[in-house]
Amino acid sequence: MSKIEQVAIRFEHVNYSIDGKNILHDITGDVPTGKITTIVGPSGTGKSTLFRLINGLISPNSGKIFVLGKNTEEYDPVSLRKIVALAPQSAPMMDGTVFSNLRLPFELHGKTFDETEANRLLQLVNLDKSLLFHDANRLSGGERQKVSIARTLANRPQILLLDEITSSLDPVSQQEIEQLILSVNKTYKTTILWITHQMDQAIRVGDFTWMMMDGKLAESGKISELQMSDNIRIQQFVKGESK
Ligand SMILES: Nc1ncnc2c1ncn2[C@@H]1O[C@H](COP(=O)(O)OP(=O)(O)OP(=O)(O)O)[C@@H](O)[C@H]1O
Repeated sequence: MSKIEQVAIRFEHVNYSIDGKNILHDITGDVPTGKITTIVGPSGTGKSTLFRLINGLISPNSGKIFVLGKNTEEYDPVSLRKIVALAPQSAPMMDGTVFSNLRLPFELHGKTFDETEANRLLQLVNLDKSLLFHDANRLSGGERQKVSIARTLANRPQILLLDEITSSLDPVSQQEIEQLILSVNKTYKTTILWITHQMDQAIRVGDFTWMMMDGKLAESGKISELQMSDNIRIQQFVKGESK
């Protein structure tokens, strides 16, 4: 990958530590534009920390991260988060209706929001219009996750960070969310970075995969390439033999 426009996110020798504990070690790698890259690896290996670095919630101790060719340190946080949206596992909802939850990102960016826009977002995530004035905290897990995704799509981000968004869902909702994300990727050419604990999901949805181990980017490439890795731990992880 040589052309800069083909790279949505670039990590250059990124190190991150907190309270004297090294969390990420010398991460160097490119996330290609318009593709789905999954991030897999054992628990506590720094996957969510990567996301917090990308959207500027924390800064690297050394090294650089570029989003659309510009160093994250040079963005103001609001513009960065307009380009990069994060959907967390818990799909947190504010007290209030689905409508007021969907309005949040518009308020944040000083934009007007009406029912037409709200319905556009609901349609995008295959939720029925009748839910618009329901209490957001009374929705099912799958519905809440769809509202959360709709909210992240409100500002038409170029990059979507998904942190284990289906791990607490039943298989049907999980499949619906996967289809939804694949369709967002296809329709809007959104670059997607997707942390998942499920190897089968990474195989289904990912164009590329980053394998994180012990705070390092142990390997990256197509799943088929990872399956051929010389590293026995990576092989075992890809085959689902270790967690
Ligand atoms: N603010 C913090 N203070 C102290 N330690 C932290 C902090 N944030 C993360 N860590 C530690 O950094 C390591 C990596 O955490 P991170 O959440 O990025 O891992 P992960 O790969 O996303 O884990 P999981 O798959 O369990 O969600 C963990 O050991 C965690 O305890």
